[in-house]
Amino acid sequence: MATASDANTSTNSGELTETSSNKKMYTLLPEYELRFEVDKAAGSITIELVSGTAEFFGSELVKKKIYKFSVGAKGAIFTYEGCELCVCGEANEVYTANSPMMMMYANLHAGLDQMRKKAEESMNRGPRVLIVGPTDVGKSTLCKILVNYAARLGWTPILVDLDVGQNEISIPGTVGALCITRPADIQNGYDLDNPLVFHFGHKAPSENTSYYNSLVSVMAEAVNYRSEFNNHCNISGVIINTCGWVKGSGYDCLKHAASAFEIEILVVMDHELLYTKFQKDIPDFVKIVMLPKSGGVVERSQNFRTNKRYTKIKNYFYGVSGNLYPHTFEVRFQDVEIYKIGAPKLPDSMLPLGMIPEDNNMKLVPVTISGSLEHHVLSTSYAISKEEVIRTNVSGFVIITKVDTERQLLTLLSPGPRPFPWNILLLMEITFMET
Ligand SMILES: Nc1ncnc2c1ncn2[C@@H]1O[C@H](COP(=O)(O)OP(=O)(O)OP(=O)(O)O)[C@@H](O)[C@H]1O
Repeated sequence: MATASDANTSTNSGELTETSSNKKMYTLLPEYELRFEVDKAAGSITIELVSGTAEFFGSELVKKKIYKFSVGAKGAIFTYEGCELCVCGEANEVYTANSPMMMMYANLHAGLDQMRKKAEESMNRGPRVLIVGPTDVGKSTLCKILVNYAARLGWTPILVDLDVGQNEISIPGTVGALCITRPADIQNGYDLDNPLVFHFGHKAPSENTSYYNSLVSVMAEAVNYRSEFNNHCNISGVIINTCGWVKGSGYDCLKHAASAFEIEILVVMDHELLYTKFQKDIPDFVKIVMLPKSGGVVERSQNFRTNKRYTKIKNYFYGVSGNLYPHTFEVRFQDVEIYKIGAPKLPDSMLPLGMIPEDNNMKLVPVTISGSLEHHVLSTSYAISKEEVIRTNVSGFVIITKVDTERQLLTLLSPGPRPFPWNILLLMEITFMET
């Protein structure tokens, strides 16, 4: 939450004029932002740019266009030059505040822009940036600002999201990459044409760090491959978002990501200890930048995160504005193979004397179909054989809505109609039940 000192509600920061009980005009001075949180009781709000220029995390607002922000939305409209905004509806928090952090983010972008220009001249690779920090410090927001600014200048950076809990590219339980060709839509987010998505299956990397690290390596190879074949992507660089798990093995996962993607810039957000540790542990050619978090970044409760995950899955099947119509059909048990990745380790006491226990974390384990699978999310793998599964990306997701053991039939909720062409399915420890 913003501190009282930077929450200059309508005094220095700009004027607030109430035109009616639920319509308010805000006049923002340069380098100020209008922050808002839309809670359940309040319903949605709309924001219109009446005059001046403004942006939502790097995406420019079009004048006179009405932007709707639904329940759960948290964000800020920032202006470099000053602007007038009209807000309709009752959000539980709307206030204006100075946002010096935005100038730091803009400086970082300017530095990356220079690196891209140099890379273009020398026919080299553009900057690869890893953004790390604890939860709720604005990592995803900074990624969005950086890729949006880059896209506004005509670059096409690759955004990689390694955050399996709150993934911006695909549903929870995955890691994804997306080539950004235009700034994110203010209401609908990134243009999700052709993302590259890998199945992880859990909402926290701690559930299986060996598998998580191997996926990060596979993703880095895929990004290298894409960069090799697309010079503009290569020059535009890569922006990598990470999970907020920074302690113990979480820190090792971040180090692994830094080395797998061969980063040049590490941005540590709001964590001095992490910054100091990385200074010791990261090679000298990596430039480390420490950035404080913006006063506007909102702390999100576990409940809010669970709801956000639910909404992400719902949006996948039904669309952000409810414009998609998924299909429901039956599939025979015998036509699909369901696997999960990772098996529990056998206790040493169960092994013959002197035998070293195997690392089962990368093992593909066949799953017996039973009623307990109902409501589980499954990834549909492009893999043709079992051996390829771990290194292969997924085509999409389905949900098991019913298991009929007598008739040996699964009922699936699927974005596509029958026939169901996928036979290798990967089980997520994530469920979805329509409410
Ligand atoms: N300047 C701002 N004003 C208002 N809200 C903001 C601002 N910056 C970020 N937020 C909001 O704060 C929340 C947390 O930000 P963000 O998701 O970027 O953090 P994070 O570090 O990536 O979190 P996590 O690692 O836990 O996923 C988001 O809902 C985001 O929209």
